[in-house]
Amino acid sequence: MTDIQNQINQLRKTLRHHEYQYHVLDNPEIPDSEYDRLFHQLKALEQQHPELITVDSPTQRVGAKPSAGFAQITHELPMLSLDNAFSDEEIYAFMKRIQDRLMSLPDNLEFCCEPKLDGLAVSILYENGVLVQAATRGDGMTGEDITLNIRTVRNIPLQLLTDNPPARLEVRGEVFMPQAGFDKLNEEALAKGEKTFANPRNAAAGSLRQLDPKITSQRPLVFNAYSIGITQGADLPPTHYERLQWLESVGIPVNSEIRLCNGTEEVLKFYRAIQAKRPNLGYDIDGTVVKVNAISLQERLGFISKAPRWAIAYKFPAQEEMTV
Ligand SMILES: NC(=O)n1nc(-c2ccco2)nc1N
Repeated sequence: MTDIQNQINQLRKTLRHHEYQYHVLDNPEIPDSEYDRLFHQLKALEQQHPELITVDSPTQRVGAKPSAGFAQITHELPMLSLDNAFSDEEIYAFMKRIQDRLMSLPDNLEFCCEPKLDGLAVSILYENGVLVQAATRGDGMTGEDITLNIRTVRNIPLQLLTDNPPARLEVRGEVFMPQAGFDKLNEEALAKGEKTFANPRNAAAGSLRQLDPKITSQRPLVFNAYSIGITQGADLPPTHYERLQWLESVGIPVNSEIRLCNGTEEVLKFYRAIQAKRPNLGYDIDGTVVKVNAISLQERLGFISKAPRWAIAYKFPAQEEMTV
């Protein structure tokens, strides 16, 4: 391998490591100025040797040209919608349905409890560790191809941080816009006499559905994974929580509020704790998601039409309408 190729590979490896430290672990090891210096060093080398540019290079986040429209993508596994609960009683009923269905059951079942992020559900496909495709949830069966736009979301790795990636891995999660980024975007839009967004969810959806990736690239979008779709050649742990930990270990960002809960009372405690934290999270959530943690039990419980029997969203009461 030529010396240039070695330099390029080393710079890519270093930049991916620092992207992970900054965007996934929230623990930067170098100042932004040093990251930028390395980035521009790689950019310059690639411009001198364009034949060495690869699609998964950290310099290739922003696509070239706007697309005329979005191609349709059919999800190999439907992206399910969640049944809702609006009270403790409905959570107790959810638990009873599970107990009845599973019959033989340890009295304290383990649940993975997550904040219910209020953004746009997306599916991201990695082949041999390289991001090759991304789609919106759409109607659950087919979504829009937003690969070029997803590539611009800074905390989504273009390549998984592992030396032995699975042949195929579909990561599912939510793209959202944090409150601070939303406020700044609307301030700038007002100053330019452009239209403002009603709320961060609309802003995230509008930003992801831009035909020009250069515009998406300028929007403060964040991704958090919350499940795995199709896999091929992946040796996954037996519980949902451990699978999320594995995703984080290979460079995929996962929400830091996620907790394991034993039994219904701990699930309700989590719901109240997240409800108390809600005003200070810095991003919109509209409840929590409660999932049976053991994959084997999820498979035994299955789905009712499109919604799973093994998960439920416990929503917060609708917030009083914002009076502007
Ligand atoms: N919106 C959100 O935060 N979700 N959505 C799920 C989900 C949807 C289907 C299976 O899991 N999980 C979380 N944390």
